[in-house]
Amino acid sequence: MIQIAPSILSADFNHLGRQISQVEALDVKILHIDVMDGMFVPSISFGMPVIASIRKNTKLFFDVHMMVQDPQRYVEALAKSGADMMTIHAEACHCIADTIQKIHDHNMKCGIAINPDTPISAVESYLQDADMILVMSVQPGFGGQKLIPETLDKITALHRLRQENGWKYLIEVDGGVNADTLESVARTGVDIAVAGTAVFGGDIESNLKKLRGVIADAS
Ligand SMILES: O=C(CO)[C@H](O)[C@H](O)COP(=O)(O)O
Ligand SMILES: [Fe+2]
Repeated sequence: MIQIAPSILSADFNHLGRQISQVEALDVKILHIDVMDGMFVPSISFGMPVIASIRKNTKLFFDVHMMVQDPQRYVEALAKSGADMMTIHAEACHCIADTIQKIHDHNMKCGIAINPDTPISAVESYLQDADMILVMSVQPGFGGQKLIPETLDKITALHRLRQENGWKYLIEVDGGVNADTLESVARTGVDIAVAGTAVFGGDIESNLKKLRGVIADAS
């Protein structure tokens, strides 16, 4: 069954702790946390002090999406902040293999993200070691964008490669997932669907119910 990972980028930061408790009470297991540095992407979101602070109030799995240049610089600090998984972009440094090792040495899971224009071949040599591959279905940097349907073909291909080779990585999709797009997303074999606006925009409980209804109908 596909899991929904709410992205706090679209949460109300004035009530962040409360909204995180709310999704946790609604049986969410994974919280998606978007860190942006204003270099790899144009926006700046938030960093380790915020993550360390929300860590004190929740047992949710922290899936941290690092939209930052040279993410290897932040492995130690992110581990200290209480992250469970650090996802780095294939486009963001030339030392992916070393960074995967470093992330694992700091007892975090490691995800590799690819932008809409990045082919799977860019991450092929890491598929054996990665714990997750994040397929961006929008250009990274902003919430509330429209899903690019062509990106879903990469998920289908990653799903097939995993089956053929007995690899273990999870597959996550991020960007533009909502009740209208989730049906086609669900057909790809994806494991985790990130949803920001579609969870935090409006009533959280009914939003989650709607998204889970689409998943149940599609399976
Ligand atoms: O990584 C991201 C943006 O770069 C966000 O996780 C993503 O955009 C979620 O927001 P929405 O569901 O509103 O598209
Ligand atoms: Fe994200």
